[in-house]
Amino acid sequence: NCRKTSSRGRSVVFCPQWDQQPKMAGSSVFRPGLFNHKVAIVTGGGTGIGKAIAAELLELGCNVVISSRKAERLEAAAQEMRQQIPPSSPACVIPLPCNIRSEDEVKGLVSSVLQQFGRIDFLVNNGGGQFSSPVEHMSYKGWKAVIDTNLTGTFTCCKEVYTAWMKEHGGVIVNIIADMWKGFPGMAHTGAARSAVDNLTKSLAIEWAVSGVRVNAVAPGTIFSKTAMENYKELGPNLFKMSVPFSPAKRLGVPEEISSAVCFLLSPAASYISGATLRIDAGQSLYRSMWEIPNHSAWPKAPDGENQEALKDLLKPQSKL
Ligand SMILES: CCC/C=C/C(=O)SCCNC(=O)CCNC(=O)[C@H](O)C(C)(C)COP(=O)([O-])OP(=O)([O-])OC[C@H]1O[C@@H](n2cnc3c(N)ncnc32)[C@H](O)[C@@H]1OP(=O)([O-])[O-]
Ligand SMILES: NC(=O)C1=CN([C@@H]2O[C@H](COP(=O)(O)OP(=O)(O)OC[C@H]3O[C@@H](n4cnc5c(N)ncnc54)[C@H](OP(=O)(O)O)[C@@H]3O)[C@@H](O)[C@H]2O)C=CC1
Repeated sequence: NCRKTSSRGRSVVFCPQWDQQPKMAGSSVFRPGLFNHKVAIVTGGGTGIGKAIAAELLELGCNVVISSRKAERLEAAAQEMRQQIPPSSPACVIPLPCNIRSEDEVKGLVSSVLQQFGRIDFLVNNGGGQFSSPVEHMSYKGWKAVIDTNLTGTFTCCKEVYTAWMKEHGGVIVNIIADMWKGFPGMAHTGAARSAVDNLTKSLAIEWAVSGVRVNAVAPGTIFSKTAMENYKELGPNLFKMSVPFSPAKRLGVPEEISSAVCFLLSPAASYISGATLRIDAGQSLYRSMWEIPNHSAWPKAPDGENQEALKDLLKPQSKL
């Protein structure tokens, strides 16, 4: 019983569950049926953040296509999500394998979705990732794999969905990026790619406004899921554990804390929002960097002068200043 009418006679989007804390996995704060008969593509929709987005969209009545490279894992995720769909819901979930690094595969994905559903209302560009490495040890191939996935893959998905459907019919796109606001030392390839997607989001919001297409981005902080952790192999557990103190929340986020924001941006409640990037990071991007700089004396010397002399005095062990 989530339908309410506001004082101006409008049917409101949000549910009374707002005041029930906390939001549970699989319990959207939005009105059930909000996305009935809509169609969404969620790349990387079989794991972690993408799986939570797909599950919440399904709960809201949306037909969801989950897509990524590993067909078996996608199929298993779709089976699991089907168990959660109430019999009365018009929603369905289908897995369609696609490597977003291949333009042909993305074209194939978009045309299959249009063949099966006849429309694409939402695109969530979530598929992607990176490995951890300082730039000096990064190979050209490794750099290119990350740029091709996160930047070019996002470009290709946006362009294909737009030209094949949204240009004529409108729609909403959400790009998942990352906390790269202070650079991304240790993962510079993904920092560069996500920063570029932040900018691409703004360009598309303007170029495609004429078609009624809204384009926004979501920049998560450190979000724990088993699959995200496993990507970093033996480094994974420590990487996520040592991230905790860098969050002002003093805990990591979980995928269900990203999915509600994505659903909001896709919903009519966000009808005047385009070209925006929403940071969902408990303030992490405003706080400390994880990159440690050891003490060193490699920096160029400051110019000589009275200020430099005073500074030297200040830093003397017995300084009286
Ligand atoms: C905690 C922080 C916040 C968390 C943020 C998250 O996003 S969590 C979510 C995290 N989830 C994800 O990130 C999920 C998705 N991520 C991925 O699929 C991969 O990370 C990918 C994007 C690099 C693609 O990889 P792929 O195998 O499909 O691509 P490929 O076969 O075409 O060539 C790859 C080339 O890249 C290089 N290289 C690769 N790994 C390493 C490494 N560990 N070490 C060094 N280098 C590495 C290597 O050069 C390799 O070529 P080689 O030497 O083999 O000839
Ligand atoms: N977890 C975190 O802390 C953060 C995550 N992010 C980003 O959020 C997104 C989701 O990550 P998360 O859920 O945490 O981690 P996961 O590793 O669980 O998800 C990554 C997903 O992307 C898919 N994917 C990777 N490469 C491709 C490709 N070439 N084509 C299609 N799909 C692909 C993977 O599926 P498959 O292997 O089957 O292709 C997988 O489903 C990623 O872009 C990630 O980088 C951003 C900031 C922080």
